[in-house]
Amino acid sequence: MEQEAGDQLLSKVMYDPGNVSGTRLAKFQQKIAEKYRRPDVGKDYESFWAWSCEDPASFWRECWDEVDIIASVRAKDDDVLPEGDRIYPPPKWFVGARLNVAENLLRHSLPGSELVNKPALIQATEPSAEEPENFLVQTTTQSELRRQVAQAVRALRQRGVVAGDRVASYASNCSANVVAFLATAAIGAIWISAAADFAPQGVLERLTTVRPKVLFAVNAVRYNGKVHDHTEKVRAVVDGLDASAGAEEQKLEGVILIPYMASSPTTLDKTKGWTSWESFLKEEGRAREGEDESSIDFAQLDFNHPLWILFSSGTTGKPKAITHRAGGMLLQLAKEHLIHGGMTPQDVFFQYTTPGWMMWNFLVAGLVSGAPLVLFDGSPLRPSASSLWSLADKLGITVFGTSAAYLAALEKSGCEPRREFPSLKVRQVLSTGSPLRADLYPFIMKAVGPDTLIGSITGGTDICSLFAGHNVALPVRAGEIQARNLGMAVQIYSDAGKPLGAGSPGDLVCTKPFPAQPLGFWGQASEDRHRETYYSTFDNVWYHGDYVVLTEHHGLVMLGRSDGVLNPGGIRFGSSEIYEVVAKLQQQQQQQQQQGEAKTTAAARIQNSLVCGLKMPKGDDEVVVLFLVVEQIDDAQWQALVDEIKSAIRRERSPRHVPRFVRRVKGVPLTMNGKLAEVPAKKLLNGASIEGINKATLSNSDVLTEYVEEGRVLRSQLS
Ligand SMILES: CC(=O)CC(=O)O
Repeated sequence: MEQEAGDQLLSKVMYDPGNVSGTRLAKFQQKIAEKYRRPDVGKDYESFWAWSCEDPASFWRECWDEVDIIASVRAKDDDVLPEGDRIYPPPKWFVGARLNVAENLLRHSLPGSELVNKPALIQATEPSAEEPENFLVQTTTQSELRRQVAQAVRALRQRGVVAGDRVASYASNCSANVVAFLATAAIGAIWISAAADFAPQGVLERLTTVRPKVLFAVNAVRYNGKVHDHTEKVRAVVDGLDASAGAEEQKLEGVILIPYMASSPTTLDKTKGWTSWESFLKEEGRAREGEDESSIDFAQLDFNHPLWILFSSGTTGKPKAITHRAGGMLLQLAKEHLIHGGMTPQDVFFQYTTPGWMMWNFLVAGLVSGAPLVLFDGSPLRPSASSLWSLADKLGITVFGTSAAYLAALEKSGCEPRREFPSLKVRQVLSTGSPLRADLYPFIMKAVGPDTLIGSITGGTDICSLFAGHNVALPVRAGEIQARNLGMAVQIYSDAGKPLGAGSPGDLVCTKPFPAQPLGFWGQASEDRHRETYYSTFDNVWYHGDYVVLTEHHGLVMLGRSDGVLNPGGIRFGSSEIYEVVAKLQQQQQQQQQQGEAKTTAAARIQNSLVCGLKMPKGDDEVVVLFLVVEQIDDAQWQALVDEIKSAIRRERSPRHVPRFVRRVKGVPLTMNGKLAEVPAKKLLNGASIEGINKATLSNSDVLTEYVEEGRVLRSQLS
C-alpha cells in the first residue's frame, strides 16, 4: 500500500520557490548569460547547467569569482584547464594558482569582519541520562576559532609538521576536531579523519596506509546515554602504528588528547607521547613576544595540492585512500553551499554526521558562508525522536542535514517537530545516505513546515562532494533529487555505455572533468586500482556505481547501488571489510588446528563466503546478508559459528557492519576467473529474474537458483 502511495506521489510538486530572481544562483546565471551573450543560458536552470558542462574551463573560472576564492596568485585564464576536456588522468586545474583552504574557511574571522564576535562553531553533545533535556552546548566565536587555529598552527609547526605530512584524527564531532583540521590545512599538511565509533582494527588499516605524524583523539564519547572511554582504542591504534612502521616510514610522533567528555578522566599516556589539548594549544602554541596570538601564516599552495584523504572499501584489498585536492574541494563545496544552497551568515547549519563520513567535510566547508556550524555528537534519536528538533529550535537551525534513514525513523516515531516547536526556523532539510522515498516528502512538509526545501543530495566519499542535490531556484518534487549540479556533466549510461534519456534507468556517470576529481589513491605504487575503480567501466568517463533514472523534469531518482558496495542505514562500506574478518577467523582456527589445539570454533569449516545487500521492502534502505559455504556441521555448531562471526565483525569493524542475516548456502557464484560474483547474487536476492542474469560470465551458474529461493525467504522475513 505504502509503496503504491509512493509511486503515485513520485514527481508531484511538493514545494515551489516562486520568484527566484533574487537568489544567488539566478543572479549568477543572469551574469553569465549577459557576459557570454548567451540569452539561452538565462532561460532556465537546465540551460545554465548545460552551458556549465559544455565549457568547464569558463564555468569553473566564473565560479571561482562568484564564490570569491581568496588566493595569493590567480591562474591565468588559459591555465584553468590547460589539458583540455579529457577526464582521465585527472587533469590539473587552475595551474599556477596559490591558495590556502583554511584561509578561505576562516574568512569571516578576520579582525574587522562583521561576524567576528558571532558563533562559528556550536558543539552540541547528546544529553546525559541524568539531564535528558540538556544538550551539552559549547560555542566558539569566529575570533576564538581564529585564535585557537593560530595556536594549533604554531604547535604543529613546532612539532615539525610541514606541508604534505599527514595529520590524523580519531575523534568525535567536536569543535577541537575542526580546529585541528583547520590548523592542518593552514600548514598544507594532509588531514585524515576516523570516527570514534570505528573499531581500532579498521582505523589501523587506514592509518598504516597514510602514516600520520600526529594523531588527535578524544578521551571519551557519549552515545545512547552512555559514556564510553576512548583511550584504550587510541592506545591500540598507536601500538599498531608503532609495531608496523618500517625503517623508512613516517613514525607517529605524538597524540593530542581532547578532553571531550569532561566527566571522564583524561589520562595521558606519556610513554606514548600523549599531550593534552590544553597544553598543546596554550603552551606549545603560545605566541612569541610581540606576536599577535591570532595571526596565522597560511601556507600558499598549489590548487592541486592534497587537502585530505578519505577512505572507501571495495570488494577486495585494503580500503582505498582517496586523495582530494585542496582547490577542487574548496571550489566545489563553496559552490554547493553558496550557490546551490544559498547559504548565508543568517543561516545556522546542522548536518548529522560523524567525522568519519564525507558529510563532516561537507559540514566544515559550510564555514565559507559565515553560518555557524552545529557539531552534534551522539545518537540522533536519544532521548527521543524530537530531541534533535528541540536542539534545532534552541539554536535556530535553518539548514537541517540528515539521512533518509533518520527521516524514515522520524516518520515512524510519530514526531511532528513543527507542532512541538512552532518557532522552528528550519528552511531546508538535506537528506543523503540512501534514496529518500517519495512518500516521505508529504510527511516532511507537514512535520517541518510547508515552505521547507527538501534537498535530497547525492555524491559521496569518492568526490567528497555532490553530483546532484538541493537547488534554491527549482521546485521540489517527491522522490526526486532536484537537479544535476552546475559543472557536473552527469549522464545516465546503459550497460553498453550509451547515454539514456528520461525514464530509462542506468548508471550514473560524469562525462567531463571537474575540479573535485580525486588525485588518486595514496600509497599505491601503481595507478591501476584508481583507474579501474572510476575510469575503466566506460571509456573516458567517470563511473560512480549508482543506479539512477533521470526524470522528464531533469531531476534524478536514485535506485540503489549498481556495484557490490553495501549501504545499510546510509553507512557505505565494501564487502572486503566483512571478508577480512571471516578470513581472519579461519586463519586463527587453522593455526589452532596445526598446533593440535582443540577446535574452539567452527570457523575453519567455512569454505567460502559472499556478502550483499538486501533491499528493505520500501526500497530506501538495505540490510546486509552474509552467505557462508560450510562443511557438514550440526545446528548447534552453526549457531556458534554465526554468533562468533557476528561478534568478531562487531568488535573488528563496528555494530553497523554486523549482517542482519547469516545464511548457509551450497555455493557462491564465481566468475570464469574464479572471482566472487556478488552482483548477480545481489540481483537475485532482490527479486530479479534468473533469466536476466548473464550466466556466460560465471563458472558455476548452477548455484544461482539457491539465491532466488534465499531472496524469497528473506524478503518475506523483512516485509
Ligand atoms: C552525499 C552523499 O552521497 C553521501 C553518501 O551517501 O555517502
